[in-house]
Amino acid sequence: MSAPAGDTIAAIATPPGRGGVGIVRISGPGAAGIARSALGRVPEPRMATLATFRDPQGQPVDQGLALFFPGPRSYTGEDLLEFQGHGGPVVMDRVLTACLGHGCRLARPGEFTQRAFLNDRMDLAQAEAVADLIDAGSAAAARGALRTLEGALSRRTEALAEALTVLRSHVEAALDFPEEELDLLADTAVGDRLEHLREELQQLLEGAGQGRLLQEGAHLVIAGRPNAGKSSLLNRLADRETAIVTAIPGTTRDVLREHLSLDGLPLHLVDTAGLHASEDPVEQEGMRRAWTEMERADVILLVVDATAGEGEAEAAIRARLDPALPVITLLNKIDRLPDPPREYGEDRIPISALTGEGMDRLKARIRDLLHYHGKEEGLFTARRRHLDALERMQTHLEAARGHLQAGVAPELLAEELRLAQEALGEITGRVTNEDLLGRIFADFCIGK
Ligand SMILES: Nc1nc2c(ncn2[C@@H]2O[C@H](COP(=O)(O)OP(=O)(O)OP(=O)(O)O)[C@@H](O)[C@H]2O)c(=O)[nH]1
Ligand SMILES: [K+]
Ligand SMILES: [Mg+2]
Repeated sequence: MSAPAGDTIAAIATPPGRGGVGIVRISGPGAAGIARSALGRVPEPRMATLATFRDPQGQPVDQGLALFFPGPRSYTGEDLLEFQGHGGPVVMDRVLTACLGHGCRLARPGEFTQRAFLNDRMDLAQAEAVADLIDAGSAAAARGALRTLEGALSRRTEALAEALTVLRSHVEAALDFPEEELDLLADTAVGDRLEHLREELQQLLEGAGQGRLLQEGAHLVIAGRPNAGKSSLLNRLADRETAIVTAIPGTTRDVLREHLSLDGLPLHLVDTAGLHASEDPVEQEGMRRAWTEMERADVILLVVDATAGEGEAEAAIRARLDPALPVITLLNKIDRLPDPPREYGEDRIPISALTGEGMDRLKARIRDLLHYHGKEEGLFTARRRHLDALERMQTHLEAARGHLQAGVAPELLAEELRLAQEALGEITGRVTNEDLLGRIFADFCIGK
């Protein structure tokens, strides 16, 4: 895929506000011309050059370092000019306005990276990793995103694509030479290759699943009856007094969020309104929101007041939950029990949000459930989109396997393999469409 001969774009690449340095980036065929008019000359390629930046009337706007990267060996693959000036919002704004006057337009969010993708400087998974690195919620997530940027996901995807191409060429040969068809399909090489491919895919799916968790973080929703101690648990896990805690049932009405890191894994912890039968419209709305959160949770922390025990309220909550959703039941307030339970099941943990007892066990269980063991070596970030593509590929490989086992209709087998390849191609962007690109790059910040 090659980029259309684009126009020239400019943006402030540094965050808004005051800072020691502010950077304006310019990319496109007009970058060298803008350097000539604004700086008086095109800086030596890749050499930091002290320069005065002037507006189209020749008035100085700022003084700083200019860098010029001729295409295609630049971030975007086009001629790229970077001006590092004084990082004040007014100065930066004036530099940008001057750029526009010299003949370019404002860049859209992610447009520099989009050009890098269109000019084959990086594939789509790597382009997404740029945004994920910027947005990383923990050090582990940042390291994972860097690995993806360096090609950890792309290389494995390409290896899979190559194996699939070889398999397809075997099957397509069978279609081209029908007289040898039965032989080729009966050939164990096709079956063996397909098996091997399924195994490799399974491994990549597992890696990508962990990667998605690392990138997005896991959603843990705290639910339970009023006064069970949900907000106390949120405060305890977050290690700060985020939520209001009182002895009055119905204290929490809105959804409250805390972000924390569990050995490098980003967690989104959500506190919700107590669930019970209520006619109060405010409480009803709170409960509706609680259920919305619970429906998109990765794990539910069901808090039970151990001094009252589990009852109908909890049974009603359990009945409404997706049976596939992991639930950890937390028997809270054990500090108030004269004889606190010593036995516990892995998904039934006695705790005290007040004293902090049981928190280590709870954290260990969360790590287990999420298959995360704090060992992020080799982990790379991935997105839901990548997992979707891999899952679709898996469906097509299963269908292909069915056709192969049935031993008839090699066309159907070939078609499933073609669809599998198409799904896989979406990850690196070999197969793509405007819609998808628009959605991906719109999430970027301006200037990247
Ligand atoms: N002794 C003891 N009291 C607790 C514990 N956890 C919570 N409490 C008390 O229980 C009461 C309710 O706690 P909250 O954290 O507000 O309970 P909640 O589930 O968020 O309540 P709602 O938001 O009203 O549904 C407060 O008085 C807390 O101090 C605990 O582990 N031990
Ligand atoms: K309360
Ligand atoms: Mg509460």
